[in-house]
Amino acid sequence: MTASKRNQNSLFHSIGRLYPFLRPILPRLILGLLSALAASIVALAVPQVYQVLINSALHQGGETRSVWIAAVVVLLLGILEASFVALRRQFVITPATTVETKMRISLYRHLQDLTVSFHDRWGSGQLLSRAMSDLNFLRRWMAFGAIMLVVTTLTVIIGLVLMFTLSWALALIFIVAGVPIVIYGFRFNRYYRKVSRRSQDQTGDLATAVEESVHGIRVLKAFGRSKEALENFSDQAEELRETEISKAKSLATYSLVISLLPELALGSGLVVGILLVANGTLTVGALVAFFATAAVVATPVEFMGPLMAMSLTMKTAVERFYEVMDAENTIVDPEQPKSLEQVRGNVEFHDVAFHYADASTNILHDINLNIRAGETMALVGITGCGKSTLLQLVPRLYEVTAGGITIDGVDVRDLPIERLRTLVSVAFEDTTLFSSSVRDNVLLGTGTDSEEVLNEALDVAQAHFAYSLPDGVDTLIGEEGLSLSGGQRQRVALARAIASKPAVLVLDDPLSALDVNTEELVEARLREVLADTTTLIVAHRPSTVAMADRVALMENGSITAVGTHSELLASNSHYRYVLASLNEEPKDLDSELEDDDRDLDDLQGVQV
Ligand SMILES: Nc1ncnc2c1ncn2[C@@H]1O[C@H](COP(=O)(O)OP(=O)(O)OP(=O)(O)O)[C@@H](O)[C@H]1O
Repeated sequence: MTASKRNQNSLFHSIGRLYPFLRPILPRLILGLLSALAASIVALAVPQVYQVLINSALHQGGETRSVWIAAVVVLLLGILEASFVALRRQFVITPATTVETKMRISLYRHLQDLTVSFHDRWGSGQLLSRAMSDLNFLRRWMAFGAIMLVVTTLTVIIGLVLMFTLSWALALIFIVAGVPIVIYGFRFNRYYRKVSRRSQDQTGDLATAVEESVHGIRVLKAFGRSKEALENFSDQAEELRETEISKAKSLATYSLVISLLPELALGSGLVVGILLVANGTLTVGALVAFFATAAVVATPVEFMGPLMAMSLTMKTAVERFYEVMDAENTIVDPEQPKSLEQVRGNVEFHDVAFHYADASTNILHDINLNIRAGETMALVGITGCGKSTLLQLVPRLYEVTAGGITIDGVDVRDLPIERLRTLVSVAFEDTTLFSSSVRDNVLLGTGTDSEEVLNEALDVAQAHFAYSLPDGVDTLIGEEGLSLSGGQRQRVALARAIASKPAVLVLDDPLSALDVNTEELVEARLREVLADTTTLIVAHRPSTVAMADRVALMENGSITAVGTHSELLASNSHYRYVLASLNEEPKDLDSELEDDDRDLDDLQGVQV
């Protein structure tokens, strides 16, 4: 192992990485440490009182007054020790929770910044376990483990020095007993570090499994796969159990070694001690004081096992935290951002190529496309040809790997990301709504709480059903709120995309779950409202294609033809083939019955 690798593996390296978070609370941590140390020193002082007491009073002709004085001193020392322990808690508990919260917020902020590519690669459970259990663990270590580890070590050192001053021969027995403890400690350290890492990773995997199955509960039930899911989960839970048992066994063996050896030393020390007293080398007071000190030292020694285990788990938690924090955000603001004052919304793709981070072959290549300002361009192609991928390049959810995309001649990479994402609004086929009200979901990107904006967006998206929900537009929807149907969800997501009145609208088949009639109504309103908005829309249905001014045909990751619907229909056989395969059937007929107080006359007025 190289020196730098060894350094990275050390506990100090992990503590060093925590330093920026620990720095503000360092004074309180030090005060906590001093309080804990003072408590230990007071505990170690008690045996010294015994020695004085025994040597001066507990023999024939000794002073009885000294017994009382000693009793009062021992009582006062006891009170003092308890006070120092209480003080330690007082000093460290609040700052430790502050650090935990700050780290959690930093992690969340960084997760928000990280690219979609990063999130493609990381299981949600792994991130969840880092944000929750690892940080929770770090707090406990800061508030207790760190301080106690230092105090315990110092107590043992001070205790051994005192034992040496009382009787070096007896102290030597304890030092000899300590050698196997240290050797075994190194083995324990190596093994426990590995097993603790495995356990924390397995906890993350288990969290991912729970998250996935809760999310996909309908699919699991519909396909009768609940039993298999349970079996998979049980296997994973069993693996975690085995790891936990390995951890517990290793800790139990280490704890046995570190409690048994001092006991053996105590036993043999007693025999040697009595012999030393018998031959007059040692006073009875010193013998009692020695063993009382040894008893005070034995407790922290026994405590050393759990404290080491705690520190090693802390080390893993720090590593896991920084694995995410060290992940670099590759989609960042430009160093010299350009401004775009008069936005018209002309979007151009110039020789664009793209591949996902974990793939080497291009999903998209040689993409050249000009979407004029205010134009609606439909993107058509067989499934898997790269349509959704192409859309996500516009707001820089993924970054082009070659070529560039411009809005009114300015490369999207030269615009501040926040500005770009207010210019470009997106609605995906697979909608995500947040656990919040309809109002909050729709107004998410607008920076306003205007009733007018909300009503218009809901109207364009034909999401009037929202007014009939139990609390109207303030009804809680999303994961913890009212469940909406697929079509309703899509309409709320569409309302969200258009509410911010973007210059460029990117729609990934956002009407796929609507019945044909509702889709017609949405499209009619969209056409009016988006007359000035440049729109790039993935179309899976002829009715969506009909809404577009022009159509771009995509084949194997490239745009092979651009023209009006009728031009392509007349001239391009692949277009005819794709169009013939587009699905006219509504995927979800949820909306027409329950939702809108829609006017039948209006419905009949809009023809396919
Ligand atoms: N996050 C990802 N990581 C790696 N590969 C991906 C990722 N997302 C999509 N792909 C791959 O990229 C290719 C294009 O996918 P994309 O979703 O862009 O196609 P599409 O034309 O939109 O398909 P559909 O019409 O079915 O929605 C597919 O082969 C897919 O497997």
